[in-house]
This record gives sequence, structure tokens and C-alpha cells, in this order.
Amino acid sequence: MISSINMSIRVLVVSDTRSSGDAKDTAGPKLMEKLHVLFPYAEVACNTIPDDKAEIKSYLQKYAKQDIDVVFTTGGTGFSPRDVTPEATREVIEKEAPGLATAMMFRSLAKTEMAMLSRAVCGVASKTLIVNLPGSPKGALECLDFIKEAIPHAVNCINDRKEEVAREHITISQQPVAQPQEQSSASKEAREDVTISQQPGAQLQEQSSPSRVKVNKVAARNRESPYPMVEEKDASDVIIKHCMPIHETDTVPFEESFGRVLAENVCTPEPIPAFRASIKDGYAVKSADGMGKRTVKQKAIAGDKPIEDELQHGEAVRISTGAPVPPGADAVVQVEDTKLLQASEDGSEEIAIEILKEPKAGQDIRDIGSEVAKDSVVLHKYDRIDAAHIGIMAQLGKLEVKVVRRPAVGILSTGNEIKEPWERIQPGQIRDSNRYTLKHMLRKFGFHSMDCGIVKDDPNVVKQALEKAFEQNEYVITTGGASMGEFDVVKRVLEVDFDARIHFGRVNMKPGKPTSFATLVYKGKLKKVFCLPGNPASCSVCCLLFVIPALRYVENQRDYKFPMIRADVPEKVPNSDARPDYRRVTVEAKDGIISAYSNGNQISSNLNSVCNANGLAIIQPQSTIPQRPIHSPFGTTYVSEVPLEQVIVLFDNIYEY
Ligand SMILES: Nc1nc2c(c(=O)[nH]1)N[C@H]1C(S)=C(S)[C@@H](COP(=O)(O)OP(=O)(O)OC[C@H]3O[C@@H](n4cnc5c(N)ncnc54)[C@H](O)[C@@H]3O)O[C@H]1N2
Ligand code: MOO
Ligand SMILES: [Mg+2]
Repeated sequence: MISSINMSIRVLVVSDTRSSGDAKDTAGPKLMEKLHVLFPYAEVACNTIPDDKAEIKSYLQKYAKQDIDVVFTTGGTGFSPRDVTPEATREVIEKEAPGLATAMMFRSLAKTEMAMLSRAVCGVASKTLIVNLPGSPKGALECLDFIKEAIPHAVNCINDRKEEVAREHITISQQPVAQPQEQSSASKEAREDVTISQQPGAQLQEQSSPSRVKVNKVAARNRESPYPMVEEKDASDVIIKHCMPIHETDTVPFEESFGRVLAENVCTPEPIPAFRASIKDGYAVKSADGMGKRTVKQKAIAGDKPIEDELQHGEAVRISTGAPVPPGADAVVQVEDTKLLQASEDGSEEIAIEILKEPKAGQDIRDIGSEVAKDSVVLHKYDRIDAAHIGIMAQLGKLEVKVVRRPAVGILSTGNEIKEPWERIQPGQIRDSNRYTLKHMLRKFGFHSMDCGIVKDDPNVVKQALEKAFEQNEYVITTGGASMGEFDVVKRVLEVDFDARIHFGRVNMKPGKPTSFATLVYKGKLKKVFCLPGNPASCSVCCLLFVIPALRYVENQRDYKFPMIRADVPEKVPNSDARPDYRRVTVEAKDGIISAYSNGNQISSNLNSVCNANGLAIIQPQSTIPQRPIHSPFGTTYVSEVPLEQVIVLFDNIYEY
């Protein structure tokens, strides 16, 4: 059963080794993934803490205070001395829910006798249901499966939602009681498929039947959008809430990791530098000898075998930058601070020199490990791999590296009038630019995409194309057909045929008003859909504002949001629309002042306004800008203050050039 109730869920991984990083946590990510599928409308997050009773209690109490609906703990329910999750839970809950623990125990016993060693406690603290799950990923997933049907009902009961509870009583009484015996994992999967395919949308998907959306007789169409208008920031937040960071990794040759996100800490097995290295071309000396004459004994050239002989008082070794400093020397004096006293007859060797400046101990020597100590983390998990990271991997001889798997994204164009660039077009038709712009925007930010083609504004073909897109992609971007026309069918197909939830269907911005975001479950997997407007400038702006940050977040990039700065907008063209205007601009920094210049005609259809743009200037509607009174002998008039500074979203960092 896929639940449609809104819930906030937390997974609390309780484990000393997983919280210290000594062991990899797989239970948390797996539970999150399963919860997203079971409860697609829930907001799910995860924390990892040690097996510490006080800390467990403090997390559970915090969640209860925040009115989190359900907390699933995983770990710490066994018999070892540090296992204290049930004890902590018992001290936090006000009502115990032994039925949940019994159901898990009873059904687990059918799989393994070891289940009798579980000490799980379940109960309610304030309005939060707390469920102890086992620590093993397999056990945790199985136990979640055993009680999943009861969770939404429990949440509705806790919140005293009488109508929902009554409705659920009817539904539950019509369901057969599940039999715990002989459940091989294959039969369990099959059962899940059946349950999912009983969803109206999913059943249609299986058989690829026609869409249930009928294009209305035009007179019957909506005259008002059914979707409330949301602010851009709220829309961005909703998207992030429903996108889950990826935990799977790929192992790639180090040079192919450029632009990807590291999925492991990279340690240096050797200190850097690995030997005391000279910073200058000059002479290695004993600083205690001070200024004055030195006999030049040997030479140390970078790449040569290090000198083993101890340097003696009054001696110097001629040394080049990067060469190992000989034992006994504690300073390097650059050649500029010396004078030649004596050379060999043919001039090929120096015999004696004079040090002209008092040398200090440690001068111009890079000590062993002074840049990076042995065994320390040099590249950090979730760093975005840049050129220097590649260089460091080369330096360490790290030939392969683990990176975060990239999300699978499909791009689908819709519109009766849309043709491929190479096709002959008839009057009234246009060539598809959106699919190509989107593909290359994604590429610029390091993401691959699957081309899902162009479809007509016909619910049947839109449905079929979406099914194909969902087969292979976790994220699907559609363009066109998102607004108020009777042939704008994308959102209706998603809702009716796929049982999708449209989290928002309109955004208060120009361009980009019809932008929408939906989630749905297709064949047991959660899919995320960005419906972008057909207008090419709107489509690009919304890809930058909504899609790229979401994909960066999913790839675990720390800096997934584009930076925002304040800047001068010298061309003071007010925004006469009621929506904030996201103008395509070229941002320049000159003499310490950052200015943003408009990229020409800002109409939503003009893709040219996006060419060369490296930022978006957010210009608030003129109507919201304060009025300034101007007093004169003829009376007072009011003029709008045009703000000198506007917020700029930078999608190319101008400082990188
Ligand atoms: N009654 C209303 N009409 C419109 C509203 C509204 O609120 N009420 N919103 C307008 C806004 S704002 C936008 S933006 C557009 C968005 O429309 P759709 O997403 O439904 O897109 P289409 O109608 O399919 O196409 C709009 C426009 O874009 C061209 N287009 C479409 N796909 C492509 C493509 N792949 N490559 C290039 N150009 C494309 C299409 O030919 C149209 O000219 O709706 C307003 N209407
Ligand atoms: O929002 Mo639309 O993109 O203004 O033209
Ligand atoms: Mg339209």
C-alpha cells in the first residue's frame, strides 16, 4: 500500500561505529529509500548518533518537541553492553505501543529464531510515534515491511484526525490479514508488486493502456488555475525536501572523476613532502655557523639520490629547489645571499662561498609532512572534484576513486508544433530548442541526460512517453504543456494516470509561472518530475533555479545552491509585472563594483536573452517598491524608489575567470 498522507519522518541510526565513521552506514540510506517509496508524500531525514543513552534520549525528545510524526531508530536493540536504544526510548515515551513490537517479533520469528533476541520498544512521545528497528539493514527493512500498513493510521490516530481514521477503519476491515509464514523474499516482492499495481495509475502503467485524461470540450475548461501560486523560495525548498541524496557510488579512473563528487575520504599514505625539501636554489648549511665562509662539499640536485653523509660545521651543500636537504643541515640560503670565494680552475665547480645574511634555523626548508601529515585525510568525502583534486590524486598515485553515482535524468519535449532541428517545418511549426538547451545545461553542470524525444499534446502519447521515461530515469524533465491551454495536458496526465502528487503547479515569478514539481511511484520506485514551461527563456531560467540545484543536492554537493549577491543594475527598467522578474544578465565586476547588465529583450520566448548570461537579476515588482514623496509648490507627487541594488543569482562564478 502506498500511503498518501503527509508525514515528517526521521531515521535515527544508533551505532558507535557508524557514527564515528569506522563502519559504513547502509541501514540509514536503505531505510530512507524504502520510506520514500512507501510514503512518497512524507518528508524524510536521517541522523547518525553513537550508542549513548543520553544522546538517544535527547534526539528523541527533540523530535517529539518538533512534532515529527514518526521516528524509526535502527540499532542498539541487542544484548551487548552498549545496546541501550530500548531503555532510552522507554524513558521518552508516554504511551507504549507493544503491538508494533509484537508484530515485528512474531513475523520475524517466522524467518529466524534469533528474532527472539530483539528488545525493541515502540511508543508515543507527545505526538511522535517512536519505533525501534534492528540495526542490520536486512532486519530493519523487514521489520518496517511488517508494520508499514499501520503507520499512517497510527499517525492519524495520534493526531486525532477522526475522518481519516474512520475511512481507514473501513479500508482496513476490507483487507485480508497477511499470513506471516513461508514468505520467501521473492514472494514478498511479488506481493508488493501486486499491491502497487492495484493503484489505479500503476495498473494502467503495467498494461500501457490509454490515458484516462480527456481533453475537455473547450467551453468546460478551467478558467482559473487549480494550483495555488507559491513563492520561488518555497518551491525550491519543497523540491529539496523530496529529493534524496544518492548513496550509491561508482569507481572511476582518477582523471574521469573531474567535476564529480567524492564518495570517500582520500588519505595520504606518505607525508607531503615525504623528505625535507629545499624551497630555494642555494646552499644547505648549519644555521649555527652564522654568516661567513663555507666549503662547498657536494651537490644535491632535485631527482638525485638523497645525500646520506652528515653535513659538518663550516660546510655547505649546493642544492636546487625541490632537492632533499642533507642530514645535519637546518637551513637553506638562497644563491642571491651568497658570494663566490673560490671556484675550480675550469669554473665548473664552486669550492668556497660566503654567506652574506644570518641564516635562521628552518629557513627555506619544507619539513616532512608540513603540508599534509602521514595518514591524514587530504581530499574529503563530498568535495566536488576540481583540477587540484585530480592533481593531488596523481601526486598520491591514486589511480581509481569512488564518486557518487549520478542521478538518471530524462528530458521530454511536448507540443504539437514542435519538430526536430533537421525536420522540414510547416507554417505554424517550430523547431525544438528546449530539449537541446536543457541537455547542455545539465552537461555544463556535469549531469548526463536521456533524450526522451518530442510528443504531441495528446494524453495517450504523453502518458506512453512518460512511462518510457520512468522506466530508466529517476528524474524526468518535461517542457511545454504546463499552463492553462486545453492541450496543456502534462500535469493532468501525471495526476490522473500516474497518481502523482503535484507539490506546486504555479510559481510567482516571471518567467516561469507554470513551473511545476511532482512526485509519483512508478513500479515501486519514487520518481520526481519537473514540468518546465514551453517558452524557451522560461524553460532555461527554471532549469537553473530548480533543476540544477536539486540535482547538485542529490549528488551530495555541499554548494548545491547558486551564490546570491547584491549588485547594481545600471539600466533602471522597472518591473511592471506583478511577479518578481528574473532577468537574464551579464554580471561584471569593475573597480570593486558589481554591476548586472540586461541581456536584451526579456520576453519569455527569447532564448537569446540567455546566451552569455552569467546571472539572474531578481527585480521586485514596481508595485511593491516604496513610493517617495516629492513636495513642490504645486503639491506632492509620489515616485517609486528604484532600488540601486538587486539580488543576483550567479550561475557562473564571475570570480573564476
Ligand atoms: N491563460 C493563460 N495562458 C498562459 C499562462 C497563464 O497563466 N494563463 N501562462 C503563460 C506563461 S507565463 C507561459 S511561460 C506559457 C507556458 O506555457 P506551456 O508550458 O503550457 O507551454 P506551451 O503552451 O506548450 O508553449 C509555450 C510556448 O513555448 C513554445 N515551445 C514549447 N515547447 C518548445 C520547445 N521544446 N522548444 C522551443 N519552443 C517551445 C511554444 O511553441 C509556445 O510558443 O504559457 C502562457 N500562457
Ligand atoms: O512565466 Mo512565463 O515564463 O512569463 O512566460
Ligand atoms: Mg501552453
